[in-house]
Amino acid sequence: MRILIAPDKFAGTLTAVEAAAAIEEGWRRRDPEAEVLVAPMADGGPGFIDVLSAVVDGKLLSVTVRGPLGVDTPATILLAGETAYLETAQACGLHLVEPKERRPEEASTYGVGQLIAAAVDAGAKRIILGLGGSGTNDAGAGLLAALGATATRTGTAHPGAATADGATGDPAIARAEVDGPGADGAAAGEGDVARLDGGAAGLAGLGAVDLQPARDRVAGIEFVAASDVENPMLGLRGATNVFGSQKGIADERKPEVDGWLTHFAELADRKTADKKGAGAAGGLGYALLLLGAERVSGIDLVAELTGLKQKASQVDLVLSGEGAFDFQSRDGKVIAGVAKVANDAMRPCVVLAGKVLIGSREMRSMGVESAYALVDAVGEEQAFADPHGSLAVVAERVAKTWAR
Ligand SMILES: O=C(O)[C@H](O)CO
Repeated sequence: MRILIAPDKFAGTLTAVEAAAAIEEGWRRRDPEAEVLVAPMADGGPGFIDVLSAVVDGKLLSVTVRGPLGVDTPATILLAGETAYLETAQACGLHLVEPKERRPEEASTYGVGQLIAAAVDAGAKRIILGLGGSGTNDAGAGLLAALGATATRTGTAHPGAATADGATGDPAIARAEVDGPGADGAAAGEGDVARLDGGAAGLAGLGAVDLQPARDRVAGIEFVAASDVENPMLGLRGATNVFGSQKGIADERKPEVDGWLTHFAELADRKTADKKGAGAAGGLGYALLLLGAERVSGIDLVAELTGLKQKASQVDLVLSGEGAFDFQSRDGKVIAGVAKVANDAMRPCVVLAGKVLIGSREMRSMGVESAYALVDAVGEEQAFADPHGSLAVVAERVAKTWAR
């Protein structure tokens, strides 16, 4: 039997490379003679650079950038000739901050702008950024700030609006940035310089923004935003309402936070906020679109660079997987992308997941024949205690049904 193993990461437990190894191990217990092709996948989120560095001929540059809450964070640029690949989650990912430390309304994408600047300084003319898995929701304002965009504020102090010296309408909200002469919470006046790197909360009291310095900094650079989702930035299908909960934004806070992003978009460019992918990575997609980026599907890009289509046509069965196979897996995510490639090649696609939270009709409409859950096979405790072993157990069971 010939199989292709093309999983996503199992978030919080296994990288895509590790998941592929566990599936292969389990499958071989039942079918030792199998011809196995392996293609770990990513959709733009965490794992993007790991997966691409295995197939793109380039060198890795190490840089240090500001993490979502200002802590120095290591990141890697994959430079192939004049093309640089960046994984934005390395600078603003949800996984970078412990759950109890998360302050999603303050988290900033400033470090992503630093990554871009480093790529430009290294000679990149085309920058391909993977978007997804972020812990930020700042409309990409931090990214724009790191590249030189500036802002002023209104006379009315909105709660949480940080000025350049750290003074804020509500010092508690902007405490991560408060360290300057304004830390006593002194009221700021209309026209004062405001900061764009204080997260979503910092957008509240902005009076005007000037993106031109950022555009000048990256003039002549071609951007490609490879995102995991197509959502717009604002409203019910937008970044805050759909992805806010997983970052720790409480339901009752969402209208206000969405309002801050709306206010920013009204100052910068309201129409762009409605474009496909503007809502990816908490609105980072929006900031990149403002810099002229072309938006593509992250999984399609990874599938193309890893030769997934060709590999699928050489096998009898395609296996994919991820931590939670749920409604979010439908659009733009790894499983949907792999299933589409398998279907185009007329090969069955089977999913192995930590949890399966999707009905069989929905699964089939995505082109997935069957899905097997680790928690059903070994129980939740064991699945988390030994994710590699548990995934191998499930892969062995899948082989029992599917190997011939
Ligand atoms: O980072 C996020 O907000 C989600 O993965 C959607 O892009």
